[in-house]
Amino acid sequence: MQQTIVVKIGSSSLTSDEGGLNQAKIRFFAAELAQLRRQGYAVLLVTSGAVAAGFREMGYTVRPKLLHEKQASASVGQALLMQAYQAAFGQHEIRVGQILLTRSDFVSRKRIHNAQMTIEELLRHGILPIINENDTVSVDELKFGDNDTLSALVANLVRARRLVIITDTDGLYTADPRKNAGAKRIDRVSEIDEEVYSIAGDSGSMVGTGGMRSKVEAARIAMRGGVPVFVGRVADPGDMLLVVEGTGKGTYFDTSAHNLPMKKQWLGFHSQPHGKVIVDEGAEIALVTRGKSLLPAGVKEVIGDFHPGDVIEVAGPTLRTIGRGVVNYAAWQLQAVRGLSTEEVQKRIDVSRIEVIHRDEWITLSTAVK
Ligand SMILES: Nc1ncnc2c1ncn2[C@@H]1O[C@H](COP(=O)(O)OP(=O)(O)O)[C@@H](O)[C@H]1O
Ligand SMILES: N[C@@H](CCC(=O)OP(=O)(O)O)C(=O)O
Repeated sequence: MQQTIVVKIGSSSLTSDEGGLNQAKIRFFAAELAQLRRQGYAVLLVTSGAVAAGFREMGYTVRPKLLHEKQASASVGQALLMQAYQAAFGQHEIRVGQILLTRSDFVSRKRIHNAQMTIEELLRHGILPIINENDTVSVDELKFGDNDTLSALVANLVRARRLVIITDTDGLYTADPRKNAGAKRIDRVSEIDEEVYSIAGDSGSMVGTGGMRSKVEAARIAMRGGVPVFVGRVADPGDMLLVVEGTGKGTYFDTSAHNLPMKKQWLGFHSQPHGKVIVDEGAEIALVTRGKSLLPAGVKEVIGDFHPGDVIEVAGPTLRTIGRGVVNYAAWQLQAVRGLSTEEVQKRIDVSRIEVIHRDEWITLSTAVK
C-alpha cells in the first residue's frame, strides 16, 4: 500500500512579516513535494498562510489581531494561496484539491468520516489535497488558530507514515534560538514530558501563531496516534527527501509507546467537553494510575450542564485537567449524589450505569499543558 506523508507548512515559511505570499517559496515547496511523490509517497499538504497572504490586500499594514479582520484577510488570502499552489504544482503536472476544516468537523464523527472519504478519493485520483482551517467560519473558542494541531489530527485520520511540520527553525532547541544564542538543538524526542513543554516557546515571527509550543503539542497528538513526527526546516533542494530518509534538519519525535485506539483518540483529541467535574485525590489516582472507573464517591464538584453520553473533562484536586470521558449522569443527577457511596446513590436516583465515567470511555491527558 502507498504510504502517506502529511506535510504542514507554517505561515513563516511562506510569507514575510510584511504580508503577501513569497511565490518563490511556494514554487520551492511544490518541487520538494513533487519529488516525494516521485518516490512513491502519497502526499497531503496542510498549509497556513491565508491570513498572512491576504491582510495587505485588505489594506492592513500588519497582521490583524481582531477575529473578523483575520477572517476577512483569510477569505482573500486563501484564494491567493490556492492560486499560487495550483500554478506551482501545475509545473509538475500535479492537480490539487482544497479542503477547509474546522475543529467542530472533528467533533462530529460523521463529518470527519466524510472528510476522510473525500481525502481518500482525491488520493485515489492522484490529486494532492491541500488543507487549511476554514478560517472564515471558525469562531474564537473553536479555532485551531495555528495549523499544527490540525495537521496532527489529519495525520492520525489518514494513518500517515509520518507528519512533517516545516517551520523557519531547524527543530526544537533547548530554548528559543531567536532569543538565546547558546541554545542547542534536540535531535530526537521519544517522550513529551513537562520538560519538553517548558522549553518550547511562542512564535518568534510576526506572521506565525503557535510557536514551538503548538508544534510540541501537535507532536504529542500524532505520537499517541502512532504517527512519528519531524519538526524542522526544509530550505534547500532535496531537504524533503532527507527528512523522510531520517536525516532532515530538525527534531524527530518517535511514536508513543502508548498508541491509542481510534475511539480513545476521538475522546482525547476531537471530542468537545460539555462540562467538568473536580475529583478528590483518591479518584485521581484510581483513574490515572490504577485504570479504574470514576465513581460518584470521588466527585467533589460539578461544573456546567451536561447529559448522559456527553464528554466531560475531569480535574484533580489541584484543578489541573487529568483527562476526559463519556459521562453516564446528567449534571443535575451528579450534583445530587456527588461524594456518596454507590449504595446511597442507588437509593436516591435511577441511572443506567453506576460509574460516572467507565474506564473504557476514559482517556488520561494528565501530561497536557493548556
Ligand atoms: N525551544 C524552541 N526551539 C525552537 N524554536 C522555538 C523554541 N521556542 C520558541 N520558538 C520559536 O518558534 C518559532 C516557530 O513557530 P511559528 O513562528 O509559529 O512558525 P510557523 O509559522 O512555521 O508555524 C521559531 O521561529 C522560534 O522563534
Ligand atoms: N489558518 C491560518 C493559520 C494561521 C497561522 O499563522 O498558522 P501557523 O503559521 O501554522 O502558526 C492561515 O491560513 O492564515
